[in-house]
Amino acid sequence: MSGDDLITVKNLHFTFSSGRKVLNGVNLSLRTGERLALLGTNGAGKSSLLHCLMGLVPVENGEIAILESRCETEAEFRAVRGRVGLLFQDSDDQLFCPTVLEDVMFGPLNLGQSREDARKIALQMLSDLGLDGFENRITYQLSGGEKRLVALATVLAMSPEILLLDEPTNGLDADVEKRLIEILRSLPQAMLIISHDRLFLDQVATRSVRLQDGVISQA
Ligand SMILES: Nc1ncnc2c1ncn2[C@@H]1O[C@H](COP(=O)(O)OP(=O)(O)OP(=O)(O)O)[C@@H](O)[C@H]1O
Repeated sequence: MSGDDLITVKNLHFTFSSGRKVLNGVNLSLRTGERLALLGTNGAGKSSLLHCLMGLVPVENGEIAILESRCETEAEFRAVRGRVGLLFQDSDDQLFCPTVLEDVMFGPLNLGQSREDARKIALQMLSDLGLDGFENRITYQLSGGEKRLVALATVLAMSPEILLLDEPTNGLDADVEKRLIEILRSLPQAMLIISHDRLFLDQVATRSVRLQDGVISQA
């Protein structure tokens, strides 16, 4: 692991309990300041790889190091999980509170902020994402694109040091996508981005890799 590596993955293997093997010796590093595109066909295992990096599924073998900490046990993953923000592919996996404000406040509260500070952070984040006035909206009634942005707000409100974004532009119209591109380009965090949207990646990614047949190659 070099000093610039925020995430290092070595020879990672992952098989679902059904017996379906999706990662077959993945090697990957995410370095400071880069926005790395993770390409691959439907079902290649991209989301599964992000879930492995968050310790959400048990890997078979291989090494994961995040922010210079080796992650193998649940306790080791728990220690870094708050410093890594995962935008799930499906916004409904991210949003579980009745209102938008509660959803965006949830992370900061969980990280120990006071209610007043969590509210301020959440309102600022909603404003940054062009969601002024959304705070009292009922989350489950939002449109798909609105949910995508609120889900991103819940992730960014925690000020993670690394972002793992699973198809962030899904459901966004052209104007909102353009705003998202500007936002992502302005953020200092390194990010690993899964997307099938080549135009989006052309403007955001600084490097690309491809997951195919369970291994990573340069794209
Ligand atoms: N719980 C599960 N049990 C067994 N197989 C699964 C499970 N979840 C996903 N899979 C399969 O594992 C493979 C990898 O899924 P994954 O969601 O990681 O792919 P992906 O590269 O993110 O695909 P996409 O681009 O379509 O989102 C797929 O073939 C999927 O059907």
